[in-house]
Amino acid sequence: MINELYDTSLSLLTDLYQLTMAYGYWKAGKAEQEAVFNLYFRKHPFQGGFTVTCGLNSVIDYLNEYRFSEEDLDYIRTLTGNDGQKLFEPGFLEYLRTMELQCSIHAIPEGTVVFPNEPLLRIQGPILQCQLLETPLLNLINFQSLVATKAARMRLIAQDDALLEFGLRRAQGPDGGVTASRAAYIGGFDATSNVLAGKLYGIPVKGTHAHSWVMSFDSELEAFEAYARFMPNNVTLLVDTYNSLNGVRHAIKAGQQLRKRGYELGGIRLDSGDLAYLSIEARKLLDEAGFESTNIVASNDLDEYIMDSLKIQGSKIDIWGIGTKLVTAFDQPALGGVFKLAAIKADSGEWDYKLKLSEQAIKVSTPGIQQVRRFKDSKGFVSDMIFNIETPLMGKATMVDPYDFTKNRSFAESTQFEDLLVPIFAKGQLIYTLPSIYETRKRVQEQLSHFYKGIKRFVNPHTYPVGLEKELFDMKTDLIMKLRAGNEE
Ligand SMILES: Nc1ncnc2c1ncn2[C@@H]1O[C@H](COP(=O)(O)OP(=O)(O)OP(=O)(O)O)[C@@H](O)[C@H]1O
Ligand SMILES: O=P(O)(O)OC[C@H]1O[C@H](OP(=O)(O)OP(=O)(O)O)[C@H](O)[C@@H]1O
Ligand SMILES: O=C(O)c1cccnc1
Ligand SMILES: [Mg+2]
Repeated sequence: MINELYDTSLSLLTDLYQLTMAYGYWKAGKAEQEAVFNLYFRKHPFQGGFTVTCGLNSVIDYLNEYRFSEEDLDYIRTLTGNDGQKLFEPGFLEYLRTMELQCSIHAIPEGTVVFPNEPLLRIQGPILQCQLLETPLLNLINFQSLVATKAARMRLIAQDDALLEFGLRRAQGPDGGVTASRAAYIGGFDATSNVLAGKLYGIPVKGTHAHSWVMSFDSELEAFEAYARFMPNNVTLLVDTYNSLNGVRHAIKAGQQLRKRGYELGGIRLDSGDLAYLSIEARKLLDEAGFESTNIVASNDLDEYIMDSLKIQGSKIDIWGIGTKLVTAFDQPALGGVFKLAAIKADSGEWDYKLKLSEQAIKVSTPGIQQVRRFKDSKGFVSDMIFNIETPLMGKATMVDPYDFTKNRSFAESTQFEDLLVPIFAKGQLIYTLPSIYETRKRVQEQLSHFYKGIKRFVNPHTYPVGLEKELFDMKTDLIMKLRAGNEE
Protein backbone atom coordinates (compact mmCIF):
# COMPACT_ATOMS: atom_id res chain seq x y z
CA MET A 1 0.00 0.00 0.00
CA ILE A 2 2.68 2.49 0.91
CA ASN A 3 4.13 2.04 -2.56
CA GLU A 4 0.71 2.85 -4.02
CA LEU A 5 0.44 5.95 -1.91
CA TYR A 6 3.77 7.30 -3.07
CA ASP A 7 3.73 5.74 -6.54
CA THR A 8 7.48 5.20 -6.49
CA SER A 9 10.01 2.61 -5.40
CA LEU A 10 10.80 3.15 -1.75
CA SER A 11 14.30 1.77 -1.36
CA LEU A 12 15.49 5.26 -0.43
CA LEU A 13 13.13 5.23 2.53
CA THR A 14 16.13 4.49 4.71
CA ASP A 15 18.80 6.37 6.62
CA LEU A 16 21.93 7.42 4.78
CA TYR A 17 24.03 5.40 7.20
CA GLN A 18 22.42 2.20 5.95
CA LEU A 19 23.67 3.06 2.47
CA THR A 20 27.14 3.98 3.68
CA MET A 21 27.38 0.76 5.71
CA ALA A 22 26.08 -1.19 2.71
CA TYR A 23 28.84 0.41 0.66
CA GLY A 24 31.35 -0.52 3.34
CA TYR A 25 30.20 -4.16 3.39
CA TRP A 26 30.49 -4.21 -0.40
CA LYS A 27 33.99 -2.71 -0.36
CA ALA A 28 35.08 -5.09 2.39
CA GLY A 29 33.88 -8.07 0.40
CA LYS A 30 31.33 -8.83 3.15
CA ALA A 31 28.18 -7.89 1.26
CA GLU A 32 27.00 -11.47 0.88
CA GLN A 33 27.99 -12.65 4.32
CA GLU A 34 24.95 -14.17 5.97
CA ALA A 35 23.61 -12.37 8.98
CA VAL A 36 20.60 -12.49 11.27
CA PHE A 37 18.92 -9.43 12.73
CA ASN A 38 15.99 -9.20 15.13
CA LEU A 39 13.40 -6.48 15.30
CA TYR A 40 12.04 -6.09 18.82
CA PHE A 41 11.04 -3.47 21.40
CA ARG A 42 12.16 -3.16 25.00
CA LYS A 43 9.18 -1.70 26.79
CA HIS A 44 5.42 -1.68 26.27
CA PRO A 45 3.96 1.64 25.21
CA PHE A 46 1.58 3.66 27.41
CA GLN A 47 3.03 2.03 30.55
CA GLY A 48 0.84 -0.90 29.60
CA GLY A 49 1.17 -4.62 30.01
CA PHE A 50 0.83 -5.72 26.38
CA THR A 51 1.53 -4.68 22.80
CA VAL A 52 -0.27 -5.65 19.60
CA THR A 53 2.02 -6.21 16.64
CA CYS A 54 0.93 -4.61 13.40
CA GLY A 55 2.44 -3.55 10.07
CA LEU A 56 3.51 -6.86 8.55
CA ASN A 57 1.27 -6.23 5.56
CA SER A 58 3.20 -3.05 4.82
CA VAL A 59 6.49 -4.90 5.28
CA ILE A 60 5.37 -7.47 2.71
CA ASP A 61 4.27 -4.77 0.25
CA TYR A 62 7.49 -2.89 0.80
CA LEU A 63 9.72 -5.90 0.24
CA ASN A 64 7.74 -7.17 -2.74
CA GLU A 65 8.44 -3.92 -4.54
CA TYR A 66 11.97 -3.49 -3.29
CA ARG A 67 14.36 -2.27 -5.98
CA PHE A 68 16.61 0.67 -6.76
CA SER A 69 15.11 2.50 -9.74
CA GLU A 70 17.19 4.53 -12.17
CA GLU A 71 15.98 7.72 -10.47
CA ASP A 72 16.97 6.34 -7.09
CA LEU A 73 20.45 5.52 -8.38
CA ASP A 74 20.75 8.90 -10.08
CA TYR A 75 20.07 10.50 -6.74
CA ILE A 76 22.46 8.29 -4.77
CA ARG A 77 25.12 9.07 -7.39
CA THR A 78 24.94 12.77 -6.46
CA LEU A 79 25.70 12.22 -2.77
CA THR A 80 29.01 13.61 -1.57
CA GLY A 81 31.17 13.43 1.53
CA ASN A 82 32.81 16.15 3.64
CA ASP A 83 35.34 16.90 0.91
CA GLY A 84 32.70 17.35 -1.78
CA GLN A 85 33.75 14.15 -3.53
CA LYS A 86 31.27 11.39 -4.45
CA LEU A 87 30.41 9.01 -1.62
CA PHE A 88 29.81 5.93 -3.72
CA GLU A 89 31.77 4.27 -6.55
CA PRO A 90 29.90 3.45 -9.77
CA GLY A 91 30.48 -0.27 -9.17
CA PHE A 92 28.39 -0.08 -5.98
CA LEU A 93 25.54 1.61 -7.82
CA GLU A 94 25.69 -1.16 -10.40
CA TYR A 95 25.53 -3.67 -7.54
CA LEU A 96 22.40 -1.99 -6.20
CA ARG A 97 20.84 -1.83 -9.68
CA THR A 98 20.95 -5.58 -10.14
CA MET A 99 20.44 -6.51 -6.52
CA GLU A 100 17.54 -8.85 -5.77
CA LEU A 101 16.39 -9.36 -2.22
CA GLN A 102 17.63 -12.69 -0.90
CA CYS A 103 16.49 -12.28 2.66
CA SER A 104 14.51 -14.89 4.53
CA ILE A 105 12.10 -13.37 6.98
CA HIS A 106 10.19 -14.85 9.86
CA ALA A 107 7.61 -12.77 11.67
CA ILE A 108 5.01 -12.93 14.40
CA PRO A 109 1.68 -12.53 12.57
CA GLU A 110 -0.10 -9.20 12.77
CA GLY A 111 -2.62 -8.94 15.54
CA THR A 112 -0.59 -11.07 17.97
CA VAL A 113 -0.12 -9.86 21.52
CA VAL A 114 3.63 -9.54 22.05
CA PHE A 115 6.06 -8.61 24.81
CA PRO A 116 9.40 -6.85 25.24
CA ASN A 117 12.48 -8.52 23.74
CA GLU A 118 10.52 -10.90 21.56
CA PRO A 119 11.67 -10.78 17.94
CA LEU A 120 8.65 -9.53 15.97
CA LEU A 121 10.67 -10.06 12.82
CA ARG A 122 13.79 -12.11 12.22
CA ILE A 123 15.69 -11.22 9.07
CA GLN A 124 18.31 -13.54 7.70
CA GLY A 125 20.30 -12.92 4.54
CA PRO A 126 23.23 -11.06 3.03
CA ILE A 127 24.32 -8.55 5.64
CA LEU A 128 24.24 -5.69 3.15
CA GLN A 129 20.58 -6.32 2.38
CA CYS A 130 19.53 -6.86 6.00
CA GLN A 131 21.22 -3.60 6.91
CA LEU A 132 19.35 -1.60 4.27
CA LEU A 133 16.07 -2.88 5.70
CA GLU A 134 16.62 -1.73 9.28
CA THR A 135 15.09 1.70 8.95
CA PRO A 136 12.07 0.95 6.76
CA LEU A 137 11.09 -2.15 8.74
CA LEU A 138 11.24 -0.22 12.00
CA ASN A 139 9.31 2.64 10.43
CA LEU A 140 6.56 0.26 9.33
CA ILE A 141 6.29 -1.85 12.47
CA ASN A 142 6.86 0.74 15.21
CA PHE A 143 4.07 3.14 14.33
CA GLN A 144 1.45 0.63 13.34
CA SER A 145 2.03 -1.53 16.42
CA LEU A 146 1.78 1.57 18.57
CA VAL A 147 -1.59 2.59 17.14
CA ALA A 148 -2.96 -0.96 17.14
CA THR A 149 -2.02 -1.17 20.82
CA LYS A 150 -3.67 2.16 21.60
CA ALA A 151 -6.80 1.02 19.79
CA ALA A 152 -6.83 -2.30 21.66
CA ARG A 153 -6.68 -0.40 24.95
CA MET A 154 -9.69 1.66 23.89
CA ARG A 155 -11.52 -1.52 22.86
CA LEU A 156 -10.93 -2.98 26.34
CA ILE A 157 -12.76 -0.02 27.86
CA ALA A 158 -15.46 0.27 25.20
CA GLN A 159 -16.43 -3.39 25.65
CA ASP A 160 -19.34 -3.85 23.22
CA ASP A 161 -19.79 -0.19 22.29
CA ALA A 162 -18.93 0.89 18.76
CA LEU A 163 -15.63 2.67 18.16
CA LEU A 164 -15.19 5.06 15.24
CA GLU A 165 -11.78 6.37 14.23
CA PHE A 166 -11.90 10.09 13.30
CA GLY A 167 -8.18 10.89 13.27
CA LEU A 168 -7.17 11.74 9.72
CA ARG A 169 -7.13 15.52 10.22
CA ARG A 170 -4.75 15.18 13.17
CA ALA A 171 -2.60 12.35 11.84
CA GLN A 172 1.10 12.62 11.06
CA GLY A 173 0.73 13.21 7.34
CA PRO A 174 -1.11 11.17 4.70
CA ASP A 175 0.62 7.85 5.31
CA GLY A 176 0.40 8.35 9.08
CA GLY A 177 -3.35 8.84 8.67
CA VAL A 178 -3.95 5.91 6.37
CA THR A 179 -1.82 3.41 8.25
CA ALA A 180 -3.26 4.60 11.57
CA SER A 181 -6.76 3.90 10.27
CA ARG A 182 -5.76 0.36 9.38
CA ALA A 183 -3.94 -0.22 12.68
CA ALA A 184 -6.89 1.21 14.64
CA TYR A 185 -9.28 -1.15 12.85
CA ILE A 186 -7.05 -4.12 13.59
CA GLY A 187 -6.75 -3.04 17.22
CA GLY A 188 -10.52 -3.19 17.59
CA PHE A 189 -12.17 -0.13 16.04
CA ASP A 190 -15.31 -0.75 14.01
CA ALA A 191 -15.02 1.88 11.31
CA THR A 192 -13.10 4.91 10.13
CA SER A 193 -14.08 8.27 8.71
CA ASN A 194 -11.02 7.99 6.41
CA VAL A 195 -12.41 7.22 2.98
CA LEU A 196 -9.05 6.36 1.41
CA ALA A 197 -8.39 3.81 4.15
CA GLY A 198 -11.85 2.40 3.46
CA LYS A 199 -11.06 2.02 -0.21
CA LEU A 200 -7.55 0.61 0.26
CA TYR A 201 -8.27 -1.84 3.05
CA GLY A 202 -11.97 -2.54 3.03
CA ILE A 203 -12.48 -0.94 6.44
CA PRO A 204 -16.10 0.16 6.97
CA VAL A 205 -16.43 3.95 6.61
CA LYS A 206 -18.81 5.91 8.79
CA GLY A 207 -19.46 9.43 9.90
CA THR A 208 -21.81 12.15 11.09
CA HIS A 209 -21.55 15.82 10.10
CA ALA A 210 -19.62 18.87 11.29
CA HIS A 211 -20.64 22.11 13.02
CA SER A 212 -20.32 23.94 9.70
CA TRP A 213 -23.42 22.15 8.41
CA VAL A 214 -25.46 23.54 11.27
CA MET A 215 -23.83 26.97 11.09
CA SER A 216 -24.54 27.27 7.37
CA PHE A 217 -28.33 27.31 8.03
CA ASP A 218 -30.37 29.99 9.74
CA SER A 219 -31.39 27.59 12.46
CA GLU A 220 -30.24 24.28 13.89
CA LEU A 221 -33.64 22.67 13.34
CA GLU A 222 -33.57 23.65 9.68
CA ALA A 223 -30.07 22.17 9.35
CA PHE A 224 -31.16 18.90 10.96
CA GLU A 225 -34.31 18.62 8.87
CA ALA A 226 -32.34 19.25 5.68
CA TYR A 227 -29.72 16.66 6.58
CA ALA A 228 -32.40 14.12 7.40
CA ARG A 229 -34.17 14.86 4.14
CA PHE A 230 -31.10 14.45 1.97
CA MET A 231 -29.59 11.45 3.70
CA PRO A 232 -32.44 9.70 5.50
CA ASN A 233 -30.55 6.42 5.87
CA ASN A 234 -27.49 7.93 7.57
CA VAL A 235 -28.70 10.46 10.10
CA THR A 236 -26.54 11.15 13.11
CA LEU A 237 -26.99 14.78 14.12
CA LEU A 238 -24.33 16.83 15.86
CA VAL A 239 -26.25 18.59 18.62
CA ASP A 240 -23.69 20.79 20.39
CA THR A 241 -23.23 23.73 18.02
CA TYR A 242 -25.30 26.06 20.25
CA ASN A 243 -26.70 24.17 23.23
CA SER A 244 -26.44 20.41 23.41
CA LEU A 245 -29.74 19.55 25.09
CA ASN A 246 -31.66 22.00 22.94
CA GLY A 247 -29.89 20.35 20.05
CA VAL A 248 -31.22 16.97 21.19
CA ARG A 249 -34.76 18.41 21.16
CA HIS A 250 -34.23 19.64 17.61
CA ALA A 251 -32.82 16.26 16.62
CA ILE A 252 -35.95 14.60 18.03
CA LYS A 253 -38.10 16.89 15.89
CA ALA A 254 -36.08 15.99 12.80
CA GLY A 255 -36.37 12.34 13.87
CA GLN A 256 -40.15 12.60 14.03
CA GLN A 257 -40.18 13.93 10.47
CA LEU A 258 -37.94 11.09 9.41
CA ARG A 259 -40.25 8.51 10.92
CA LYS A 260 -43.11 9.81 8.82
CA ARG A 261 -40.99 8.88 5.81
CA GLY A 262 -40.24 5.43 7.16
CA TYR A 263 -36.72 6.13 8.41
CA GLU A 264 -35.17 6.18 11.89
CA LEU A 265 -32.97 8.75 13.58
CA GLY A 266 -29.68 6.85 13.77
CA GLY A 267 -27.96 8.94 16.38
CA ILE A 268 -27.03 12.21 17.94
CA ARG A 269 -23.44 13.30 18.55
CA LEU A 270 -22.15 15.20 21.59
CA ASP A 271 -18.82 16.96 20.95
CA SER A 272 -18.28 19.24 23.94
CA GLY A 273 -19.22 19.84 27.55
CA ASP A 274 -19.67 17.25 30.25
CA LEU A 275 -20.15 14.10 28.22
CA ALA A 276 -21.38 12.09 31.22
CA TYR A 277 -24.08 14.56 32.23
CA LEU A 278 -25.09 15.40 28.67
CA SER A 279 -25.30 11.79 27.53
CA ILE A 280 -27.47 10.87 30.53
CA GLU A 281 -29.79 13.81 29.92
CA ALA A 282 -29.84 13.23 26.16
CA ARG A 283 -30.76 9.58 26.76
CA LYS A 284 -33.69 10.64 28.92
CA LEU A 285 -34.95 13.09 26.29
CA LEU A 286 -34.60 10.55 23.48
CA ASP A 287 -36.27 7.76 25.45
CA GLU A 288 -39.13 9.98 26.58
CA ALA A 289 -39.75 10.88 22.95
CA GLY A 290 -39.73 7.21 21.89
CA PHE A 291 -36.26 7.22 20.36
CA GLU A 292 -34.90 4.37 22.47
CA SER A 293 -32.86 2.94 19.62
CA THR A 294 -31.22 6.23 18.64
CA ASN A 295 -27.52 6.00 19.50
CA ILE A 296 -25.54 8.56 21.44
CA VAL A 297 -22.20 9.26 19.86
CA ALA A 298 -19.56 11.11 21.88
CA SER A 299 -16.38 12.76 20.65
CA ASN A 300 -13.96 15.46 21.85
CA ASP A 301 -10.37 14.61 22.67
CA LEU A 302 -11.27 11.22 24.04
CA ASP A 303 -8.78 8.60 25.10
CA GLU A 304 -9.00 5.35 27.05
CA TYR A 305 -8.69 7.12 30.41
CA ILE A 306 -11.52 9.58 29.73
CA MET A 307 -13.62 6.74 28.35
CA ASP A 308 -12.98 4.76 31.51
CA SER A 309 -13.95 7.72 33.64
CA LEU A 310 -17.09 8.33 31.59
CA LYS A 311 -18.10 4.69 32.01
CA ILE A 312 -17.62 4.95 35.77
CA GLN A 313 -19.76 8.10 35.79
CA GLY A 314 -22.60 6.13 34.23
CA SER A 315 -22.56 7.96 30.92
CA LYS A 316 -24.95 6.73 28.25
CA ILE A 317 -22.60 6.65 25.30
CA ASP A 318 -23.17 3.96 22.68
CA ILE A 319 -20.60 5.02 20.10
CA TRP A 320 -17.21 6.63 20.66
CA GLY A 321 -15.65 8.84 17.99
CA ILE A 322 -11.91 9.10 18.59
CA GLY A 323 -9.29 10.93 16.58
CA THR A 324 -6.27 12.84 17.82
CA LYS A 325 -5.29 10.78 20.82
CA LEU A 326 -5.58 7.52 18.93
CA VAL A 327 -3.83 8.22 15.64
CA THR A 328 -1.03 10.26 17.18
CA ALA A 329 -0.70 7.82 20.10
CA PHE A 330 -0.81 11.06 22.03
CA ASP A 331 0.76 10.06 25.36
CA GLN A 332 3.53 8.05 23.76
CA PRO A 333 4.30 9.09 20.22
CA ALA A 334 6.72 6.27 19.39
CA LEU A 335 7.24 2.61 20.09
CA GLY A 336 10.95 2.12 20.69
CA GLY A 337 11.45 -0.88 18.43
CA VAL A 338 15.06 -1.65 17.49
CA PHE A 339 16.82 -3.84 14.94
CA LYS A 340 19.88 -5.65 16.23
CA LEU A 341 22.44 -7.99 14.75
CA ALA A 342 22.26 -11.39 16.47
CA ALA A 343 24.55 -13.64 14.42
CA ILE A 344 26.89 -13.72 11.45
CA LYS A 345 27.88 -16.87 9.59
CA ALA A 346 31.60 -17.51 9.77
CA ASP A 347 33.54 -18.94 6.81
CA SER A 348 33.41 -22.31 8.57
CA GLY A 349 29.64 -22.23 8.17
CA GLU A 350 29.15 -21.90 11.93
CA TRP A 351 27.14 -19.08 13.43
CA ASP A 352 29.18 -16.43 15.17
CA TYR A 353 26.75 -15.00 17.75
CA LYS A 354 26.69 -11.25 18.24
CA LEU A 355 25.63 -9.04 21.08
CA LYS A 356 25.57 -5.33 21.89
CA LEU A 357 26.76 -4.51 25.41
CA SER A 358 25.21 -1.80 27.52
CA GLU A 359 25.48 -0.54 31.06
CA GLN A 360 21.74 -1.09 31.26
CA ALA A 361 20.81 -4.78 31.34
CA ILE A 362 17.61 -4.07 29.41
CA LYS A 363 19.67 -2.71 26.51
CA VAL A 364 22.01 -5.68 26.13
CA SER A 365 20.80 -7.41 22.97
CA THR A 366 20.23 -11.15 22.75
CA PRO A 367 22.24 -13.27 20.31
CA GLY A 368 21.02 -16.33 18.47
CA ILE A 369 18.60 -17.35 15.74
CA GLN A 370 15.56 -16.73 17.82
CA GLN A 371 12.11 -18.19 18.02
CA VAL A 372 9.43 -17.48 20.63
CA ARG A 373 7.61 -20.38 22.23
CA ARG A 374 4.31 -19.49 23.92
CA PHE A 375 3.29 -22.05 26.52
CA LYS A 376 -0.37 -22.60 27.30
CA ASP A 377 -2.37 -24.36 29.94
CA SER A 378 -6.09 -24.93 30.23
CA LYS A 379 -6.64 -21.30 31.34
CA GLY A 380 -4.65 -19.63 28.58
CA PHE A 381 -1.17 -18.42 27.78
CA VAL A 382 1.25 -18.74 30.69
CA SER A 383 4.68 -17.60 29.50
CA ASP A 384 6.84 -17.01 26.47
CA MET A 385 10.30 -18.43 26.07
CA ILE A 386 12.82 -17.08 23.58
CA PHE A 387 15.15 -19.82 22.33
CA ASN A 388 17.85 -20.34 19.76
CA ILE A 389 16.61 -22.64 17.01
CA GLU A 390 20.18 -23.83 16.51
CA THR A 391 20.09 -25.62 19.85
CA PRO A 392 16.98 -27.76 19.59
CA LEU A 393 15.02 -28.23 22.77
CA MET A 394 15.07 -31.71 24.11
CA GLY A 395 12.59 -32.89 26.67
CA LYS A 396 11.63 -30.40 29.32
CA ALA A 397 12.50 -26.78 28.67
CA THR A 398 13.86 -24.42 31.30
CA MET A 399 13.51 -20.71 30.94
CA VAL A 400 15.40 -18.09 32.89
CA ASP A 401 14.34 -14.56 33.77
CA PRO A 402 16.85 -12.51 31.76
CA TYR A 403 17.15 -9.92 34.53
CA ASP A 404 17.29 -12.32 37.47
CA PHE A 405 18.92 -15.69 36.83
CA THR A 406 17.68 -17.00 40.18
CA LYS A 407 14.19 -17.03 38.75
CA ASN A 408 13.46 -19.86 36.37
CA ARG A 409 10.65 -22.14 35.30
CA SER A 410 10.57 -25.51 33.67
CA PHE A 411 8.01 -26.83 31.25
CA ALA A 412 7.39 -30.53 30.80
CA GLU A 413 7.69 -31.87 27.29
CA SER A 414 3.94 -32.40 27.28
CA THR A 415 3.18 -28.69 27.87
CA GLN A 416 1.21 -27.23 24.99
CA PHE A 417 2.82 -24.43 23.07
CA GLU A 418 2.83 -22.43 19.89
CA ASP A 419 5.94 -21.05 18.17
CA LEU A 420 5.09 -17.49 17.24
CA LEU A 421 7.43 -16.67 14.36
CA VAL A 422 6.28 -18.02 11.01
CA PRO A 423 8.09 -17.94 7.65
CA ILE A 424 7.17 -14.98 5.49
CA PHE A 425 9.90 -14.75 2.85
CA ALA A 426 12.29 -17.56 1.83
CA LYS A 427 15.36 -16.08 0.13
CA GLY A 428 13.35 -13.12 -1.11
CA GLN A 429 10.28 -15.12 -2.20
CA LEU A 430 7.01 -14.45 -0.44
CA ILE A 431 5.74 -17.74 0.98
CA TYR A 432 3.09 -16.42 3.38
CA THR A 433 -0.57 -15.79 2.74
CA LEU A 434 -1.56 -12.71 4.63
CA PRO A 435 -4.82 -13.22 6.52
CA SER A 436 -7.60 -10.77 5.70
CA ILE A 437 -7.78 -7.59 7.76
CA TYR A 438 -10.98 -8.99 9.29
CA GLU A 439 -9.23 -12.16 10.47
CA THR A 440 -6.33 -10.11 11.84
CA ARG A 441 -8.75 -7.86 13.70
CA LYS A 442 -10.45 -10.90 15.23
CA ARG A 443 -7.08 -12.33 16.17
CA VAL A 444 -6.35 -9.40 18.48
CA GLN A 445 -9.44 -10.00 20.59
CA GLU A 446 -8.92 -13.74 20.50
CA GLN A 447 -5.33 -13.31 21.67
CA LEU A 448 -6.25 -10.89 24.45
CA SER A 449 -8.86 -13.32 25.74
CA HIS A 450 -6.16 -15.93 26.43
CA PHE A 451 -4.10 -13.72 28.75
CA TYR A 452 -4.47 -13.19 32.46
CA LYS A 453 -6.52 -10.03 32.92
CA GLY A 454 -3.81 -8.35 35.00
CA ILE A 455 -1.76 -7.56 31.87
CA LYS A 456 -4.72 -5.57 30.54
CA ARG A 457 -5.11 -3.12 33.38
CA PHE A 458 -3.69 0.37 32.86
CA VAL A 459 -2.21 1.03 36.28
CA ASN A 460 0.76 -1.12 37.28
CA PRO A 461 -0.15 -3.94 34.93
CA HIS A 462 1.02 -7.45 35.66
CA THR A 463 4.28 -8.36 33.91
CA TYR A 464 3.72 -11.38 31.70
CA PRO A 465 6.69 -13.73 32.05
CA VAL A 466 9.07 -13.77 29.10
CA GLY A 467 12.30 -15.66 29.59
CA LEU A 468 15.32 -16.93 27.77
CA GLU A 469 15.69 -20.66 27.30
CA LYS A 470 18.49 -21.82 29.63
CA GLU A 471 21.04 -22.62 26.92
CA LEU A 472 20.42 -19.30 25.22
CA PHE A 473 20.69 -17.53 28.58
CA ASP A 474 24.01 -19.27 29.27
CA MET A 475 25.30 -18.50 25.80
CA LYS A 476 24.36 -14.83 26.22
CA THR A 477 25.99 -14.69 29.65
CA ASP A 478 29.21 -16.23 28.31
CA LEU A 479 29.26 -13.80 25.44
CA ILE A 480 28.73 -10.84 27.78
CA MET A 481 31.63 -12.04 29.97
CA LYS A 482 33.89 -12.52 26.95
CA LEU A 483 33.05 -9.14 25.47
CA ARG A 484 33.48 -7.37 28.77
CA ALA A 485 36.83 -9.07 29.35
CA GLY A 486 37.99 -8.33 25.80
CA ASN A 487 37.03 -4.68 26.00
CA GLU A 488 38.45 -3.66 29.35
CA GLU A 489 40.28 -0.35 29.48
N1 LIG B 1 -17.69 13.89 32.43
C1 LIG B 1 -16.43 13.95 32.00
N2 LIG B 1 -15.46 13.38 32.72
C2 LIG B 1 -14.18 13.42 32.32
N3 LIG B 1 -13.79 14.01 31.20
C3 LIG B 1 -14.72 14.60 30.42
C4 LIG B 1 -16.07 14.59 30.80
N4 LIG B 1 -16.76 15.24 29.83
C5 LIG B 1 -15.87 15.63 28.91
N5 LIG B 1 -14.64 15.24 29.25
C6 LIG B 1 -13.37 15.48 28.53
O1 LIG B 1 -12.86 16.70 29.01
C7 LIG B 1 -12.25 17.44 27.98
C8 LIG B 1 -13.03 18.75 27.82
O2 LIG B 1 -12.35 19.59 27.00
P1 LIG B 1 -12.51 21.17 27.04
O3 LIG B 1 -12.13 21.69 28.37
O4 LIG B 1 -11.80 21.68 25.85
O5 LIG B 1 -14.07 21.36 26.97
P2 LIG B 1 -15.02 21.47 25.75
O6 LIG B 1 -16.27 20.89 26.23
O7 LIG B 1 -14.40 20.88 24.54
O8 LIG B 1 -15.15 23.00 25.59
P3 LIG B 1 -15.93 23.80 24.49
O9 LIG B 1 -17.34 23.82 24.94
O10 LIG B 1 -15.26 25.11 24.55
O11 LIG B 1 -15.74 23.08 23.18
C9 LIG B 1 -12.32 16.58 26.73
O12 LIG B 1 -11.14 15.82 26.61
C10 LIG B 1 -13.49 15.65 27.04
O13 LIG B 1 -13.41 14.41 26.37
O1 LIG C 1 -11.49 15.07 19.23
P1 LIG C 1 -10.85 14.02 18.43
O2 LIG C 1 -10.64 12.75 19.21
O3 LIG C 1 -9.61 14.46 17.74
O4 LIG C 1 -11.93 13.59 17.30
C1 LIG C 1 -12.12 14.25 16.13
C2 LIG C 1 -12.65 15.64 16.33
O5 LIG C 1 -12.61 16.24 15.07
C3 LIG C 1 -13.79 17.01 14.91
O6 LIG C 1 -13.70 18.30 15.37
P2 LIG C 1 -12.43 19.23 15.48
O7 LIG C 1 -11.54 18.72 16.55
O8 LIG C 1 -11.80 19.40 14.13
O9 LIG C 1 -13.04 20.56 15.94
P3 LIG C 1 -13.70 20.83 17.35
O10 LIG C 1 -12.68 20.44 18.37
O11 LIG C 1 -13.97 22.27 17.35
O12 LIG C 1 -14.92 20.00 17.42
C4 LIG C 1 -14.83 16.25 15.71
O13 LIG C 1 -15.88 17.06 16.06
C5 LIG C 1 -14.08 15.70 16.85
O14 LIG C 1 -14.17 16.52 17.97
O1 LIG D 1 -17.94 11.91 10.99
C1 LIG D 1 -17.63 12.56 11.99
O2 LIG D 1 -18.42 12.82 12.89
C2 LIG D 1 -16.23 13.06 12.12
C3 LIG D 1 -15.28 12.83 11.18
C4 LIG D 1 -14.01 13.31 11.36
C5 LIG D 1 -13.69 14.02 12.47
N1 LIG D 1 -14.62 14.24 13.40
C6 LIG D 1 -15.87 13.77 13.24
MG1 LIG E 1 -11.49 19.01 18.80
